[in-house]
Amino acid sequence: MGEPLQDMHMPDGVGPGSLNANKLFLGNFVHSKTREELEYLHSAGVFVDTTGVIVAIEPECDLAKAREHVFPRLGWESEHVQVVACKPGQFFFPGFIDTHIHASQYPNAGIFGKSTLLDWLNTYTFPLEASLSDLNKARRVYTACVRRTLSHGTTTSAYYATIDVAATNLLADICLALGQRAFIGRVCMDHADLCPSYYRDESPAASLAAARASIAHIRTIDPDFSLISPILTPRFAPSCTSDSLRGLAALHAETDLPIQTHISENLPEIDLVRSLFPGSSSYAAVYDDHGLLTPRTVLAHAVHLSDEEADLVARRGAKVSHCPASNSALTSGTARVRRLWERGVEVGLGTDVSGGYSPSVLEAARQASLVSRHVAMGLAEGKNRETAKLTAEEVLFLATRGGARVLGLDDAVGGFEVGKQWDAQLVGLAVVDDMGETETHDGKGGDDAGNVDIFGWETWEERIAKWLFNGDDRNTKMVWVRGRLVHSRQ
Ligand SMILES: Nc1nc2[nH]cnc2c(=O)[nH]1
Ligand SMILES: [Zn+2]
Repeated sequence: MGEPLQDMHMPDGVGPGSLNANKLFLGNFVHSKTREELEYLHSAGVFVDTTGVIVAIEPECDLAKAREHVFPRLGWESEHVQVVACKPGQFFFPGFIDTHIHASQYPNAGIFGKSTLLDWLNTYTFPLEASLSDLNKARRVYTACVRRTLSHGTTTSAYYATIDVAATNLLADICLALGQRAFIGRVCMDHADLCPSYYRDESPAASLAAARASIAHIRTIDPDFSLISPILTPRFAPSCTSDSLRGLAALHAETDLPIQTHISENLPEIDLVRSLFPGSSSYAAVYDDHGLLTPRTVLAHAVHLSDEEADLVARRGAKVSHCPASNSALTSGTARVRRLWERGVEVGLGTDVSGGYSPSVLEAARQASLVSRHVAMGLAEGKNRETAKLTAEEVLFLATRGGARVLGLDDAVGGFEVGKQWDAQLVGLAVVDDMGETETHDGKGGDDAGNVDIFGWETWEERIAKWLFNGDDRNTKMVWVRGRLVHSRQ
């Protein structure tokens, strides 16, 4: 592990020191049991050791029982265990996994006007990304982005940075220092006709050398890639030459590093790919023909994939990052998640900041639900129309376990099981008292309890639905990655 950056400030009680204690979490735990079903554990105890791994889960557990029965079994000394217990209205939920986000576009979140993908890239995106070769600016932007996403409960992010190696490496340093699990992509784009002269790689060789330089840096700060991993990042087919795509495929074969790119986001982009790669039968085939469609590939958007392309993606075991807020904002289209699932493609959620306007994966989950309803409204009445709609349980699966599968982390994170790492968030909803006032536990006034009031008569399924559709970062009380407290509002 590298040294934390000198000028990082953590909120009180947040930071590397908190990694070293054994921890006991008590109360309500909610996570995906399957794609269709959430599991609710009440009055339970989850025991997390000093390495951040869940070592025991006990139903019907309080502090007395933990002290008497579980600590001795684990060889823990009571006085050195940190205990976090849910208050009324609170529950633990797995940390969110953002499978597609451009840290370098964070200052533009919400700024897209009436643009669509190709003019949006030239008008808003390339100038901002190019400006981050100023490392002071990059530090401000990346620090704010990582802090903000942590505050929304994102414990893992698959980031695109920029073409600049030093700024990309800085993003890796910042994620490590602030404790966010991250895939860091140095963006490759070397097609002289398609990329602006002020923002492109000089040649395929320069593009590959830069990718290798960023990988080497991450290897020095996190040698086992235990928190931070490089990810090979050809921006999308139109911005890359065949030579650089092939070079990245060779690098993947050599390193087994994951790959991320964009696919089939909007119709003019698909026409452009057809004209640039006439030898390939489809957009998905372009990546396949260049050796980039693998079980470790994350394809963002996949809005307009044909059935044949979806089947090819499934056969290769490549994964899809569904970015509903972005696809609506840039009027790209409505991706059909149910159809991808039915064809055997794993799907996770991406905020796609700043095509997407929000850094919140909860917002992406909410938008996934709404986009699926737009898909349904476009279908003839009948079974498909009903089944196109995604349930609250399904979009929260996408936000957690689905994302873990997409990023190859399903053995490590995404749910609460012994052996998994404690990447989690404590969510708090406001409990309304007999006078109609909300209790907030933190003395900061009703507003700090978020936009979600619960009255006590709601089922747990209803509480979760209210959080999904009305919640925001005010409900995200504490966040941990690998057992380390990385964000706290209380
Ligand atoms: N949404 C989105 N699509 C892309 N396609 C190529 N680059 C980008 C990007 O930065 N954002
Ligand atoms: Zn994107």
